Amino acid sequence: MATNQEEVSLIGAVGSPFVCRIQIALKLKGIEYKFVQEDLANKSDLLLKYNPVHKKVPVFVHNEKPISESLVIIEYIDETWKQNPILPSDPYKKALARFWSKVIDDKIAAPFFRAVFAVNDEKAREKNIEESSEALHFLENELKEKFFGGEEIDFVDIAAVFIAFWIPLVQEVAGFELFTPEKFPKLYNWSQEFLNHSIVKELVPPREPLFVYFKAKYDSLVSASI
Ligand SMILES: N[C@@H](CCC(=O)N[C@@H](CS)C(=O)NCC(=O)O)C(=O)O
Repeated sequence: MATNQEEVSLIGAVGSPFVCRIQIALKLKGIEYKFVQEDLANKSDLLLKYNPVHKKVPVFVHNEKPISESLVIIEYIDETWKQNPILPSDPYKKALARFWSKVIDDKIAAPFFRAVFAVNDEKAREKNIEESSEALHFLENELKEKFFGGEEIDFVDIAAVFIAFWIPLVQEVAGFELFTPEKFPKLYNWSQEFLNHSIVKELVPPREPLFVYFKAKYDSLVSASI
């Protein structure tokens, strides 16, 4: 547990999958923290001071020491507060968890975003959806139990909140299909179990307002590209 002497805060933005990862990790550990809402359209001096390299949320601040990049932050949280481990202790399993989390960011999320932004380049959109889809198939084959962590959620499950909640939402906004129950039955079942997990359920943002928000952003992207 964080003690009374410790100051723990999270600079974030509601609706960010990367921020949601940290909220899940902190809840799993039972750590109290202050949530500092960032306006990404008008970034605060605090964000620019604490994350000058990427200028992005989340930034986790522990006793005035800032840490950026969601996967790095989760590892820090896991090493600092030992209860309810998030990463496996076995070195090989730990390496695999890091590997698959990186696959989620580099080979699934990154091409997915590129596909979303390729509003009037059908070829680029197809190529990026294909890249994301291939990596999703590899991840589907990796899923052997209820969660990636077995009976309990772990590092890869938390990283994959992006797949469970954000991909279905944003693909609907952008009008394409990447992640469907027919194409990825195991991952789809996992996503339902994961989103129903008592901790995750309470931290994933409400779908409807986020859909409306992303749709407005997407529509303005489309209009700007015409
Ligand atoms: N790789 C970063 C990604 C963080 C990220 O993309 N954050 C977005 C919010 S979802 C952001 O701050 N965007 C602001 C910007 O790009 O200017 C992580 O894992 O923390």
